[in-house]
Amino acid sequence: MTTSPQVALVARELGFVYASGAGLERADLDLAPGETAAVEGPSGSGKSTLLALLGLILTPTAGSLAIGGTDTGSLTPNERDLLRRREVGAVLQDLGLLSFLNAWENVAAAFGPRFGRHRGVARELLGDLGMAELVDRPVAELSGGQRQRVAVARAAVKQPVLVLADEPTSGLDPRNADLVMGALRSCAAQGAAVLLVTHDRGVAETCDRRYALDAGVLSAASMENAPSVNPRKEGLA
Ligand SMILES: Nc1ncnc2c1ncn2[C@@H]1O[C@H](COP(=O)(O)OP(=O)(O)OP(=O)(O)O)[C@@H](O)[C@H]1O
Repeated sequence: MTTSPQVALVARELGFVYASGAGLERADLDLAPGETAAVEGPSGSGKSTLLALLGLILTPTAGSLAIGGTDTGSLTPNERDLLRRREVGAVLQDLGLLSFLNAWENVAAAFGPRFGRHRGVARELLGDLGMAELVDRPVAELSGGQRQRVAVARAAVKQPVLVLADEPTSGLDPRNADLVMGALRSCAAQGAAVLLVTHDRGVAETCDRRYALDAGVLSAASMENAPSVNPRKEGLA
């Protein structure tokens, strides 16, 4: 079923229960193209489970999930794989970069084994993320922040509807964290919905929407401590 392309992600009462009984309780989530969302929550609250559901790795045990207007519940396993490869870009904690390839090759590899023809777009995207000088550098020789930007570029290069990022700034110094967040914001500026899991309140505050996850329950985060305007979005920073 295809619905409005104006909506990148719609989850309704989305749930998953492990054999242990833990998981994600019926969660509602809407993201429009170009929106950013942060999910915060303590260890074991269900963040990885939520990312795996939204990334079409786990199949929900309850509720519905539509990505780019496609209801995932009616898809065959092959169709789900295709939708994931086409419409979801992910930056996971283990970045999954291929150490024997250089930066642009890792980005282009998102297109599959015959990635040579995507050399131009991969190099251009890395250039947009401030890595023009490093496109030919083996990823094993890049810093943590640079590798993180390569992973964001790989997630974004196919212009997916949805970009998911798990702790994208963890372990980075403020400058590199800003560069990585800039890279994710540029995915959103190009029309992707971006959802990230973060423990960094400062990062969460730059997002359009904030959610808290606690013991599998997702809710809109209290904005009590948040600024009334988002300085980056308002062009004040
Ligand atoms: N394969 C599994 N089988 C059974 N229970 C699981 C499984 N994976 C996770 N859980 C449980 O589900 C709950 C949510 O786990 P999840 O990994 O999503 O949390 P998290 O918020 O990502 O944690 P962390 O921040 O520590 O990575 C936890 O109680 C966890 O023990």
